[in-house]
Amino acid sequence: MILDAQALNYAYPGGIKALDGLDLAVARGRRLAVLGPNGAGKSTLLLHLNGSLKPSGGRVLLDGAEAAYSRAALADWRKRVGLVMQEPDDQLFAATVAEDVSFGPLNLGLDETETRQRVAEALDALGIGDLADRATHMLSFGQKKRVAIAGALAMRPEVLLLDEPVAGLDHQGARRLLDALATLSEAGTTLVFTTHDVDLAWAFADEVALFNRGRVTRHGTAAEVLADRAALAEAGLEPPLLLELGFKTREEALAARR
Ligand SMILES: Nc1ncnc2c1ncn2[C@@H]1O[C@H](COP(=O)(O)OP(=O)(O)OP(=O)(O)O)[C@@H](O)[C@H]1O
Repeated sequence: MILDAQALNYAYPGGIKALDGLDLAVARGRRLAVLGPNGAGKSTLLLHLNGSLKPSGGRVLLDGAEAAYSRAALADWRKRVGLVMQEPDDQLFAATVAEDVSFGPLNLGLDETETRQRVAEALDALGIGDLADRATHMLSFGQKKRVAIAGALAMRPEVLLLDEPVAGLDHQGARRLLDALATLSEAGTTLVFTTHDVDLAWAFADEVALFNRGRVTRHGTAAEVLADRAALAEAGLEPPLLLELGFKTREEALAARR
């Protein structure tokens, strides 16, 4: 397992319990959708999976070893596990796109030539090479979102954590982003993304973890979990549209769309 969260507990200051005995193992190379209703604790989980938050109980294993929270350990952890937050404005702070995406590699101590190469590669992977010299604050929401992902990519992480990656994007923007993520996944990057969109989970994930009230209530292949009406209903979710339309399996529905 590249990441293994065991019995995590976390309460925000003020006492709101966001994680409540959460267990979740992430296998290397998979595309895992963390699916649940608003306020279930999905974003809080991602913040634990890259060490941004420290659990009040339980532990996180990174590639089999218990994660530590020293400055050096956190720097290494964040190099291996990138996080893309829901709001790109929370993540972008440099004046131009290229400067923003350079920040991570320069912070890793890479020289300018290597940094430039990584920036070009990351922008290319997201199809935004033409935005390199643009001012970050002048970009559209969807462009900012892709710049934020490019920033995480430039670190060449083993795992990419994405909080609601396509929320707020139009159909074409979402499609382009998912294509870019699929390419990363094919190159071996492990993807963990949160969503409350069952159709997105069905179309894109290999595995689904259903999340409700601070814990994972069911985790399995996308086909198994998304066909489990009772487990979905318990998490306040409806089955995917194509299953509702009568296709018994994902394979059948995908074949009908070809
Ligand atoms: N910074 C914070 N301070 C206090 N409470 C918080 C904070 N962030 C989140 N919470 C609370 O913790 C709980 C879990 O929130 P979280 O954002 O992890 O859920 P989520 O599943 O990602 O929700 P959404 O789908 O709406 O993004 C909620 O009750 C939320 O109100």
